[in-house]
Amino acid sequence: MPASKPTASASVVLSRRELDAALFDLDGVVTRTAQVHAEAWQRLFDAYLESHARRSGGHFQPFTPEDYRRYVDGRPRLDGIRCFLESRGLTLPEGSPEDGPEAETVQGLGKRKNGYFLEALEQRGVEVFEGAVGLLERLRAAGFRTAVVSASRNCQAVLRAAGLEHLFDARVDGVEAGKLGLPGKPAPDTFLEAARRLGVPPERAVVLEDAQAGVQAGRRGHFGFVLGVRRAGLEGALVRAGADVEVAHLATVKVEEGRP
Ligand SMILES: O=P(O)(O)OC[C@H]1O[C@@H](O)[C@H](O)[C@@H](O)[C@@H]1O
Repeated sequence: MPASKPTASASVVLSRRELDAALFDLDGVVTRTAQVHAEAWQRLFDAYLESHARRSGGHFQPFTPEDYRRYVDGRPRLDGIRCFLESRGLTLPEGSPEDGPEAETVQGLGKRKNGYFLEALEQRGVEVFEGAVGLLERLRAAGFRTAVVSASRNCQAVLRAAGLEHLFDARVDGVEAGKLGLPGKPAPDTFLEAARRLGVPPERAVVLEDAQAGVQAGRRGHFGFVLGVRRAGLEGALVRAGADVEVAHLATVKVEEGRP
């Protein structure tokens, strides 16, 4: 096995003996943008829930970090909206892609959230996890093929702003998935498409994920190894979601070169 499992503190070794490719999630794994997304979602849903409570005479219950992790993190934008609203027993009309950010539709809320996300990104810039960049460089030096697999339609812009595009042989993001009609995480299809583009069978690829939906996608796709990256969640949550092992810092992951 490429790693001992399943404790949080296990020393993880990714070896060319078992693996040929590494499929990295973006937000929260390579770049510090999961928090930027989470804050934009909170801004959107708190305003929506507050005005809904006022109109319906109900009680305002804010959007929580746990709501983000369970219903929104890792999923495509509109899936996240539907999934969270459903968890609160709420529904909205779908609307159309032409809807503006003020529209009370799934599409309208999606536009509004993206505006908040881009505004925050503009102010803060894109910060990277140096441990992830170091691991990508070590993997590539050892002959691993690498891909980024993200639900985000902003994936390419974020990678470009961070100057990290050169670290990936393939990119399957929200825009690509939309073109190909692929369902997003927790379905495994975007990871499977990335492995296909790299010419590597799923059992010889490792999935690196910080989101429960992403870990589930890795498990459902029968990938060789699913490595949970615990950024903000509770200890053990990613292993419970299906990760083989979880680590807090990618700098601690070892890379082994060469086939026997
Ligand atoms: O709205 P975007 O940029 O297309 O991103 C969709 C999703 O992308 C995922 O990577 C994030 O974990 C989610 O928080 C985000 O909602």
